[in-house]
Amino acid sequence: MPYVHDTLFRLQKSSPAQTEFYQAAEEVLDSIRPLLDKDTHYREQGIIERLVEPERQIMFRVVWHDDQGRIQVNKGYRVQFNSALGPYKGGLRFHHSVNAGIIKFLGFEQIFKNALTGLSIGGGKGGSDFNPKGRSDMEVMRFCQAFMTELHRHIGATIDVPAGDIGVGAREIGYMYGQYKRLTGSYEGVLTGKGLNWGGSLARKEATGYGAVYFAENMLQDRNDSLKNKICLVSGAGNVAIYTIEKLYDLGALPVTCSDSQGTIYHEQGIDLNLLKVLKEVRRSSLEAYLDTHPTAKYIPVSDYPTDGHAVWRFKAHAAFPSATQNELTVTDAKVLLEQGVSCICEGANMPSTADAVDLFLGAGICYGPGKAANAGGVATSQLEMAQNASMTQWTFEEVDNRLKAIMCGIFQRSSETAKEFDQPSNLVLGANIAGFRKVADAMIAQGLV
Ligand SMILES: NC(=O)C1=CN([C@@H]2O[C@H](COP(=O)(O)OP(=O)(O)OC[C@H]3O[C@@H](n4cnc5c(N)ncnc54)[C@H](O)[C@@H]3O)[C@@H](O)[C@H]2O)C=CC1
Ligand SMILES: O=C(O)CCC(=O)C(=O)O
Repeated sequence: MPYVHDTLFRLQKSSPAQTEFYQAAEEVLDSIRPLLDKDTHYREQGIIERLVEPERQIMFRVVWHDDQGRIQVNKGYRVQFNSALGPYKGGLRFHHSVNAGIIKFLGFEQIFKNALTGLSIGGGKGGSDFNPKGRSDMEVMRFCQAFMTELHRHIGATIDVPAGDIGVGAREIGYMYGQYKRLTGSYEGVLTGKGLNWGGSLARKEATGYGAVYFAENMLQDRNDSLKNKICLVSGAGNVAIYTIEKLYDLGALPVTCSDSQGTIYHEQGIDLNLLKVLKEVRRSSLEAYLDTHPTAKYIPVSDYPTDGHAVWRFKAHAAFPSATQNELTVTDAKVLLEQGVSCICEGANMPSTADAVDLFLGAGICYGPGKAANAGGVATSQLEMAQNASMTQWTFEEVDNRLKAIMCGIFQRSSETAKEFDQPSNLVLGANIAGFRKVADAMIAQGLV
């Protein structure tokens, strides 16, 4: 279709070197072609040209003092991509790899993910090339305060509500919230993922991982299967990976791997979840320390990874949950997984599989849950946190978890029914993209040229 092709061509020219953003845009635009063919008014309204252009991009300097009193300078970003459905909503990523293209790809994905939840939230994302790893608490605090000193003028409880992502957890949200309050004097739900005694929601910490597992269970149940007794590979060792592993155990599965940026653990008897929490949530240490308690587990350092992929995907399993970062699962990894008989891939991370790996999964007809559907439980529960803040109440863990389960079931059904409508019943990439796109596009049309 020349229309999609021309838009992608112009995007590549206007956003040079933003490869992840281009990859995300190409996937969405390619998969919505059948809808654009059928409903020509999206083209007449210039919707895809408008969608790929953020409403606003904020870039700023963040200056702070390290513990030696030296001046440090980082880049800060917030991309307010689309507000057709509600206030901009999406996390902040602090990682040395962050650049404008990464934040744009994440913000773009967030538009459709948030639409799929069925809740009233627009899409945004932000972050910095600051890396909290190895920094003291005081350094992290000074950085967060400096970051919020600029960001606070662009956000608000009904304007733009950031949250966590890679490198941003409860500690960072706390420091940023304190600074927002100091600058504005306002105690409001301007961030989600807050501490439980100052406005946070029960189950937000668990929500992305639990939600991904609920999504996988929905996909499998649709084929009269379940996660029970399934051996599962999980990548990552952060917020999403830890609570994916927890819920996999709850549902009777056996998660045998996890990984961080330095290596992969394979533990045939099952990952020791309590130990993992201590290592990563309390001690913030490397996964290699897992061997001190479990010397018979296997540790594969990054230096021993295959050149064409990741060690974590090279073990035999029934299901895989990529939960670390983008493009962490290559086409060779996908081939190995399929050869080993994997029947379910469910993405906790954002865009963890390369485009050619996704094509292989779709071609094989296995259960494949794309990130923007499968990991939407985190942002959905953030919206539940906003709702609790607005009504000055706090729901029980069970109440939030039940709502999360219902939301994940709704996302699966919306994606699956849309895939069936377009005669590709097992293609949840197409189903999720069209369902999300249609909701945002219709709202944009109703709101006129803004
Ligand atoms: N936290 C949340 O609520 C949500 C997170 N996500 C996505 O899930 C993924 C993981 O996020 P979190 O668990 O929150 O972050 P985190 O910071 O808690 O953990 C990230 C994990 O991935 C590993 N990692 C990060 N970058 C890496 C790299 N370049 N190479 C190898 N390993 C790397 C880290 O070592 C760490 O174990 C990301 O893609 C994020 O965008 C998606 C939806 C919601
Ligand atoms: O909870 C949120 O607002 C954002 C979560 C997020 O960053 C994501 O869905 O990728």
